[in-house]
Amino acid sequence: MAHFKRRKIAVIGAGFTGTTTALMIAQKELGDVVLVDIPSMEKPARGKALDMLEAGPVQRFDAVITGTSDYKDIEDADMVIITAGIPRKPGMSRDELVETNAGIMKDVSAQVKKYAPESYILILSNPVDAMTYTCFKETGFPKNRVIGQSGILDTARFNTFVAQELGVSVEDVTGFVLGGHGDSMVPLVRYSNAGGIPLDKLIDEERMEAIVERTRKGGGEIVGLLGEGSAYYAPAASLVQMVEAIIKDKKRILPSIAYLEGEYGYKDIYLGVPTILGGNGIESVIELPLRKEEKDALDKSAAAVEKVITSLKKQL
Ligand SMILES: NC(=O)c1ccc[n+]([C@@H]2O[C@H](COP(=O)([O-])OP(=O)(O)OC[C@H]3O[C@@H](n4cnc5c(N)ncnc54)[C@H](O)[C@@H]3O)[C@@H](O)[C@H]2O)c1
Ligand SMILES: O=C(O)C[C@H](O)C(=O)O
Repeated sequence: MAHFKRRKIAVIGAGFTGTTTALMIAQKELGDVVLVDIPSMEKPARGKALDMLEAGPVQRFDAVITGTSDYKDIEDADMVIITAGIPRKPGMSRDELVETNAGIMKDVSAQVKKYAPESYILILSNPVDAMTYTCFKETGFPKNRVIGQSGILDTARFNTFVAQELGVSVEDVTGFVLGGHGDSMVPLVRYSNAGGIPLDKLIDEERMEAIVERTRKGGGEIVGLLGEGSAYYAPAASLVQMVEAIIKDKKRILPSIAYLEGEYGYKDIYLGVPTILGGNGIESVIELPLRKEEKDALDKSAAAVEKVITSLKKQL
């Protein structure tokens, strides 16, 4: 007889993005959440988990949220979200985090491999394209189960700025961003629209270029305003959209950081591309025809990611 159980979702890193993600998962009743941090942060992790749990009766959600530093507690998790790692400071690039965060990612990946070998992994830690590659190599999991998050966030920023520019609902704006999660990411205006109308019919070239540029530097804009740490509300919302697409087998067309084996002309690299996300994780990569200038921009972004991955390859 069938016995239905709630999903178990582990969130590694109980900092700003991890805790915000945990709360959004609980609010949407996508599963029970285990928040994991290092031993010296175990008590705050437990405290944050308990505080969130106590929001349940008010907001009327049923989800058990626990905090721990013991990886045994993630045993048999269905999904693992990795946010562990340091954020950048104003003036830094995400790539400057690579050394510290690659070490953390290797440790975390080994624990996930040991305790949750069947899980689907979503990676947020920066530089996220290279960190997703690191996790893929360290776990040895199939590529459909190791997925990075950047494109939903980058597209959300683009959509926000377009909606502001036009004075229309964000619900009607559908942007499209390809490439690595760095300043050379590729917002593709030609594949973006508002209410089905191509953006070049609604926004002049100069204003559009300003929106593209602001999108590329969107993470840095928030880092500069916060002074300490980086964005977490929109990143958490982006992760949760991916969790929901997979857990509910929605087969959504969403951008993911995916392992490429020839798609778009790239091999052995993780890069942001449009994908179908469903019950089997990344079910396929959607390849689109690109004009020369679009492909040139994507090549530049891929080369920036490749450089970071190459610097890591000897350690993997
Ligand atoms: N890909 C994206 O779109 C995106 C968006 C936002 C943030 N980020 C990145 O996500 C990471 C986390 O950001 P944040 O704002 O949550 O930072 P944060 O400092 O608030 O939290 C990070 C947490 O990770 C924990 N940690 C460190 N090593 C660990 C380990 N081995 N095991 C478990 N936990 C460990 C820390 O103790 C800390 O609590 C950063 O690298 C940031 O750049 C990426
Ligand atoms: O900008 C950062 O360092 C964090 C994150 O990648 C973001 O885009 O908000």
